[in-house]
Amino acid sequence: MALLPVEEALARLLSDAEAGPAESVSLAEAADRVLAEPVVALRTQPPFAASAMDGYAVRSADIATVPVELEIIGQAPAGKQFPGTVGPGQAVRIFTGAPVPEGANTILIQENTRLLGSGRIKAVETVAADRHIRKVGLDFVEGDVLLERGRQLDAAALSLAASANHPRLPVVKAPLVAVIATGDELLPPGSALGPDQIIASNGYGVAAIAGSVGAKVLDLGIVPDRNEAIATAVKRALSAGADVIVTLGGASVGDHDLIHDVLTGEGMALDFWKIAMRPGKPLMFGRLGRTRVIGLPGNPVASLVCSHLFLKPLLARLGGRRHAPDLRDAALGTAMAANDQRQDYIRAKAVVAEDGKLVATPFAVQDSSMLRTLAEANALIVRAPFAPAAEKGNACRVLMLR
Ligand SMILES: Nc1nc2c(c(=O)[nH]1)N[C@H]1C(S)=C(S)[C@@H](COP(=O)(O)OP(=O)(O)OC[C@H]3O[C@@H](n4cnc5c(N)ncnc54)[C@H](O)[C@@H]3O)O[C@H]1N2
Ligand code: MOO
Repeated sequence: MALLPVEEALARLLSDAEAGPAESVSLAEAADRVLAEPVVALRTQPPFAASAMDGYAVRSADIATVPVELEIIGQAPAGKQFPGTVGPGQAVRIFTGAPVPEGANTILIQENTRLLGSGRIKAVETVAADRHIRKVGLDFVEGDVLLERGRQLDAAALSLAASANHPRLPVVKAPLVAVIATGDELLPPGSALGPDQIIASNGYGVAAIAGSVGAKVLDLGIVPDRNEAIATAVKRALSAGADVIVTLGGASVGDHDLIHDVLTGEGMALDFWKIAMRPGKPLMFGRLGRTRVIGLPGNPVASLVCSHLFLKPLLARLGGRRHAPDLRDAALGTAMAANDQRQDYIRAKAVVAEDGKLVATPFAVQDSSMLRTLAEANALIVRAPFAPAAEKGNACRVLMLR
C-alpha cells in the first residue's frame, strides 16, 4: 500500500485547524496566552504633562541668565497636582511623574540648583523650554490599537494592557488534549514491574510538547488492550470537551492493536492511517465530530517525533499561535546510506563547527524504542524518501529540537 507523504499528511491534519473560541481572563492569568481581540487603549498615557525628573517646575524665560534666584511656592509630588500657577521668578518643587503645574514650561533638575533657605533656590544652569516634560499621550492615546489580535502576551504586552486600564483580556481558549495510553504491558513510573511489563513513558513527553504551545492536557491514564476499556476512555475524553484526543500505542496492525477498530466503532471518520515516515509509520488521524483524533504509534521515539511534527503545529493553530518548525541547513558529520520510501527523522547531534557551519552527526543506532538517544539528540536529520547515499560533508536539513 502506498504510504501518505509526510507533507501531505501534515496539510490534511492542519487543513481546517483554526483558533478556538475566546475567553476572558484576568491579567494575572494572561501571561503567554494569545489575544483573541486587539487591545485598544481605554485611557491616554500620560494623561497630563508629567515631569520626567526630580527638580523644579519653572518658566524657562526666568532662568535664561544664570545664576538667578527663584522663590519656591509649593510642591508637586507624583499623585498630587500643585493647585496654583507658577508666576515670574517662581518655582514649584516637583518630583518624577508629577503633573507640571500651570505657568511652568520646563524642569530645572535639582542637581543644577542650590538651596538657599527661606524658601528660595539659586538656578545655576539655564534650561530650554519643554525639557524633562513628558507630553500628554507620549506613550499612547485613548482609542489607539496597542496590541494586535494573535499577539502572545509577553511581559511588555501585559504591562501595556494593564497601563491601558484593562483588568481582563480576551484570549483564545487553550485547546484541551486528552491523552490515553494503551497497553496491557504498561505501568506508571515508580511501579514494581513484573517480568513482562514496562513503564508507560510516552505520555509525559507528549504532554510536555502539548504544553509548550499552550495546550491543556487531560491525562486519562493507562488503559488495557480491551475494546470496551479504550472506548470508555474515548467517551471520557469527549465528555470532558477534548479538542484533540491522542492515543498512545495500538496503532499498528498486530492482534492487540485495537485503536483503529475502537475509534471507527465510536464513529471516527478516518482521514489517514500510515504515512511514509520513520519513525511514525502507523500514525492515524481522524475526526469524532468536532474532536480531532491522533493515534500515535507506541514506540516511544515515534510517539514523540510525531508529536513534534503533527501534534504541536495542530495545537498551536487551535490555540491561535504561530508555529514554525526550526529547520536549518547543515552538513553531514558522517556518510549515510540511501533511503527507502519513508521520510527519515534521524536523531543527531548538531554542533556549530569552527567555520560557523552546523554539522549534524547521526547516532549509529536509530531503533524507535530508544529514548536515550532522543534525549541526547538536539536535532533530527530529515532525509527525503529515496534520498541517495550521501558523503560526510554533504548538505542536509535538520529539525532542531533544542
Ligand atoms: N507487522 C507490522 N508490525 C509493525 C509495524 C508494521 O507496519 N507491520 N509497524 C511498526 C512500527 S513502525 C511501529 S512504530 C510500531 C507501533 O505500533 P503500535 O502503535 O501498535 O504500538 P504498540 O504495539 O502498542 O507498542 C509498540 C511498543 O511501544 C511500547 N509502548 C506503547 N505505549 C507506550 C507508552 N505509553 N510508553 C512507553 N512505551 C509504550 C510498547 O510496549 C511496545 O514496545 O509497530 C511496529 N510493528
Ligand atoms: O514508527 Mo515505527 O517507530 O518506525 O518503528
